[in-house]
Amino acid sequence: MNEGGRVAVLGAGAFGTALAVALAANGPVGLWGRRIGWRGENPLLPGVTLPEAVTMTEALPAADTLLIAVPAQALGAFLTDHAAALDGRALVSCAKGIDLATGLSPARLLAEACPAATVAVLTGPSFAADIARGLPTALTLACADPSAGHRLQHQLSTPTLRLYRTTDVTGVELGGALKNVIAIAAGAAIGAGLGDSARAAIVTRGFAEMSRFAAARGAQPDTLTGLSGLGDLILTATSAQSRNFRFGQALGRGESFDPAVTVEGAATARAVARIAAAEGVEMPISALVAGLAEVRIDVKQAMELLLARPLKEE
Ligand SMILES: NC(=O)C1=CN([C@@H]2O[C@H](COP(=O)(O)OP(=O)(O)OC[C@H]3O[C@@H](n4cnc5c(N)ncnc54)[C@H](O)[C@@H]3O)[C@@H](O)[C@H]2O)C=CC1
Ligand SMILES: O=C(CO)COP(=O)(O)O
Repeated sequence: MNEGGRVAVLGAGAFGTALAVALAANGPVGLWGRRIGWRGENPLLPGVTLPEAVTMTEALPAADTLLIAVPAQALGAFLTDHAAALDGRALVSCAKGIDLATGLSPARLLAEACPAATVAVLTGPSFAADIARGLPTALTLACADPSAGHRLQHQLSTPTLRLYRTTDVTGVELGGALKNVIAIAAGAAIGAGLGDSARAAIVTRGFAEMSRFAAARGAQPDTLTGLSGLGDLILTATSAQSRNFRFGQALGRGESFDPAVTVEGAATARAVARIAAAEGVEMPISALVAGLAEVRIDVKQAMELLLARPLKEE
């Protein structure tokens, strides 16, 4: 149960709205946005009507559990404005990315800005439209504090949203951030007409580099094979519902892509490439996606560079 409106979602985009709709099954939920501009139906989620249990607000709610569904690259600015008001509460990061300005994950940004908060992460394979329509979804709730994680797992599970639990915050955050980068590469291969076999190669080798990067940063070995690594990679690299995949497809076709659409993998690829180069972790696909995002190379060059790499053991 949401225990009398003690849960609120901050960020009224597609994902924040979908989470609020799902959590309304447990009781009252606040949904905060800076300039909401819509009532009843979020244009990013056509056909989804907000349940009565969702209260929309432009004033930060007093709830003691806050789900933060602001994009990773906007989180720094969001915290500059609101960190003081958020500190001391349970803050559940829902963003999938690495901050380009600092190289930090969303949970690290939250923990540094709000030192007295309990920080957790909610992530895994889930399109906002699926969650909002009440389709069954399994996610991972990560919290370094096991008892807080247990409490949040129960507070945020609903009849259609099944939450698994872990203490490996680093691993689940990297799974969610890195799969977007690989999904862009998969989309680029499909967009360029390279075929499903090429996509399978990119997804598999992409997963190898995701796992390598996560291990180098202290993730537990098994975490990346869970919902928030392999699970979300499969979803995002194979579905045209994914904005990262569609962005890659547009690159592969040589088409433009609406800059207003949130594509977390583009900035995250640049952050990952920078960190990987500094720390000596081999991330060839992510480095090429960074090159695509910075328009230093095109998809044809990226594929030629991948295929020209030295032959090696799998
Ligand atoms: N849409 C989806 O299917 C899923 C999204 N996510 C993650 O959720 C995060 C948010 O994505 P979406 O909701 O889809 O993006 P979106 O583009 O639909 O919405 C982003 C929202 O954040 C708000 N925002 C931006 N900067 C802000 C700031 N400084 N202060 C307050 N609000 C600000 C925007 O006004 C907008 O309402 C991303 O990290 C994404 O990877 C995770 C799982 C599924
Ligand atoms: O994270 C997601 C699915 O789990 C949403 O993916 P996109 O941001 O690529 O649409």
